[in-house]
Amino acid sequence: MEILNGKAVAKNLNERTAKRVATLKERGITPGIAVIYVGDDPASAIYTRNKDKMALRLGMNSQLMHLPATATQEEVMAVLQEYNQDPMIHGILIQSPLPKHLDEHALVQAIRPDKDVDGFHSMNVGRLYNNEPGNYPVSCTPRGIMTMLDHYGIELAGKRVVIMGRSILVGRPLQALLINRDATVTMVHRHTKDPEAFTRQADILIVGIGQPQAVTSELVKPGAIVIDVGIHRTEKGKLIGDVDYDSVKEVAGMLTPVPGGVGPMTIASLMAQTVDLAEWSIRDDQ
Ligand SMILES: Nc1nc2c(c(=O)[nH]1)N[C@@H](CN(C=O)c1ccc(C(=O)N[C@@H](CCC(=O)O)C(=O)O)cc1)CN2
Repeated sequence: MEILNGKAVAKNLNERTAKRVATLKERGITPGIAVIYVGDDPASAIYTRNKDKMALRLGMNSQLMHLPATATQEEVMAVLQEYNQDPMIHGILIQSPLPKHLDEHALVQAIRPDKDVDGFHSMNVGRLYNNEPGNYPVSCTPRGIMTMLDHYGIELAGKRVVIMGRSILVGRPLQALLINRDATVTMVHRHTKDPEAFTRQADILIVGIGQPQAVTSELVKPGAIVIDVGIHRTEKGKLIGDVDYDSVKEVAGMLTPVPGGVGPMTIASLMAQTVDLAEWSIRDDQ
C-alpha cells in the first residue's frame, strides 16, 4: 500500500506558488487574500489562522477579519463589499460554517466572481459544470485532490470513481472536475440504497461524509485508490478521517492519511488560486 503524501505535494506546490508571488511582485503586484471568519468555531479558528500564516509566508498580503458570533448579515456584507472594492485584495473567502442566523448563500453570491477564491459563486460553479474554457476559480479541496492525483500520475480517463458525499464544498465540484477529465463518476449519499454495491466497484473511492472512521475495508475494492476528505478531532485531541485507516490500508492500493493528506492540499490550492486570480486580474486589465 502506498501512502499519498499530501503534506509533501502541498510543500512542492507552495514552493512554486512562492516563486509566482515573487515574479508578480517584480511587476509591482502583491497577491492579496481576505478571509472573513465569523463566530467561534474552534476548527475554523485553526484553519483561518493557518491560511493567514501561509499567505504571509509565501509573500502575499493577507487580511484575516474575525467578526463576533453576533455579527449581522448587514455587517458581514459591509465588510465583504469593502474587500470587493479593494484593489489590494484579489481573493475573498467566507470561512464555513457560519453562525446559523447568517445567510451563507447570499453572502457568497455577493462576492465578486473574479475575487471568489473558494469558487463557490454560482457563476463559477456554472462555468465548471459546463466545462467552459478560460479562467475561473474552483473549490480548493477538490482542486487539491486533482493536483494530488496528477502528482502521483493516476490516470482518470475511463476510471470508475465513486464519491461518497454530495456537498457543495467537495462532492459536487469534484464530480464535475472528474467528469471533465473523462472519469465515470458515481455519487453515493445518505439516501443511496446498498452503498457497498457501488463503493466496491470503485477504482478510486473519495470519501467526504463527515462520519469518523465510517469506511472500513469491506467497502473497498482490493487495490483501490482511497482519498479521505474527512477530518475529526477525538476527545484525546487526535485527528482522524472518515476512513478507518488501519482497516482500509489492508486492502487499498493507495491511501491518503489524516492528518497530512487532503487537508494541506486545500490550503496550498487556496494560495495557488489567489495567485491565479491576481494574474488573471492583470491580464483582464490589458
Ligand atoms: N470557505 C471555506 N470554508 C471551509 C473550507 C473551504 O475550503 N472554504 N474547507 C474546510 C476546512 N478547511 C479550510 O478551510 C481546511 C481543513 C483542514 C485543513 C488542514 O490542513 N488539515 C490538516 C490538519 C490541521 C489541524 O491541525 O487541524 C491535515 O489534514 O493534515 C486545511 C483547511 C471547511 N471550511
